[in-house]
Amino acid sequence: MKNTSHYGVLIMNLGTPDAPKTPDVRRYLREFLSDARVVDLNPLIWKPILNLVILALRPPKVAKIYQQVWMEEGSPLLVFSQRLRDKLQAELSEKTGHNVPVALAMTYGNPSVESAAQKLRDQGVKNILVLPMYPQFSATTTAAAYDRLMRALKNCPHWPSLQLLHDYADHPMYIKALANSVRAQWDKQGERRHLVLSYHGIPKRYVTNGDPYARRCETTSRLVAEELELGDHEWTHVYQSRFGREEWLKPYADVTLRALPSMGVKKINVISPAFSIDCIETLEEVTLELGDEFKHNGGVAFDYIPALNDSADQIALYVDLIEQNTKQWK
Ligand SMILES: C=CC1=C(C)c2cc3[nH]c(cc4nc(cc5[nH]c(cc1n2)c(C)c5CCC(=O)O)C(CCC(=O)O)=C4C)c(C)c3C=C
Ligand SMILES: [Fe+2]
Ligand SMILES: [Fe+2]
Repeated sequence: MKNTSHYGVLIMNLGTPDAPKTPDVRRYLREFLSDARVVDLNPLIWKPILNLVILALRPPKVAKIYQQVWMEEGSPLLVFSQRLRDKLQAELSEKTGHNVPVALAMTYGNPSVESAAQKLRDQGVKNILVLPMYPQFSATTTAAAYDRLMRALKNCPHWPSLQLLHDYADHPMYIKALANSVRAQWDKQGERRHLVLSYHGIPKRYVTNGDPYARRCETTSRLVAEELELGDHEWTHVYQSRFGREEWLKPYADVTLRALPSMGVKKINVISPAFSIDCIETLEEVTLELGDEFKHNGGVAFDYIPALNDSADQIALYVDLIEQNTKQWK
């Protein structure tokens, strides 16, 4: 039997409802949208809007969308994240010759950070590398995951040693993995197409106030375009998933996709590099909603390129991130 390593890994993702039903979606949205990292409005203004308007109207609509993408084992975000965790643990154990515990936690909902931390503790882990599964740092996601972890450890009398991974927007293996997935799609469809890189948006104000997210997304797009040797007119960078009335990062995905056919771009591939794992935003909003917008406005061919999920390239990337960030514990 293998010895357990000196460290463990906590991978963290956003969170998803426990079931594709209105009460579960309402519970999830309440927790998520009550986080001031996500919505930073004055609580005296935001709480009544959230409770009386958003949590009354949105959950039934969003529950229907979850029903469209739900898998036999559960929400895609959770299922693919669990598969990645299992493969990562097996690969690390194979590579290092030690049993390296890997736990999965969600910032909102289940599996909770408390349960994941307990699993690591039960295996004797005293040093934890925290790997938020967001390639581009944003205070709305990465810092929110750190906040949640600190809350879970608040009353812990035996703190582990922690290493917090910031992001990996320009990691060569990440860029190569995205480029490989584009090339695989081109081979499958027998042609190269204009590439749309669509990122989850955030309010523009957050970036003005210092959130580095937009710069990190731009870096990823530029490096992927360079890796694929795309000319300036062969790719487009956009932001999707707008929420609420204020201005979000531009260019907006829906507006751009409606306009592309009239500019002569009628066949596209769309990749969503900010999502390490496929979820409602990619499987429904990109694949179905944006695909329809494009085709209803003169687009002829639209194909979404899946997230890296539990692919061999993503596992190799995560193994490298872990090896590079745990050297101090060897
Ligand atoms: C309200 C503000 C929101 C900000 C800011 C935001 C940032 C942000 N989100 C992700 C990744 C994901 N978001 C997902 C769903 C989702 N996001 C918002 C709102 C904001 N996100 C909402 C309200 C929802 C729920 C669905 C809906 O009601 O429309 C998901 C998918 C979860 C799933 O269960 O599949 C992910 C993943 C990033 C990367 C990001 C900023 C960088
Ligand atoms: Fe989101
Ligand atoms: Fe959305």
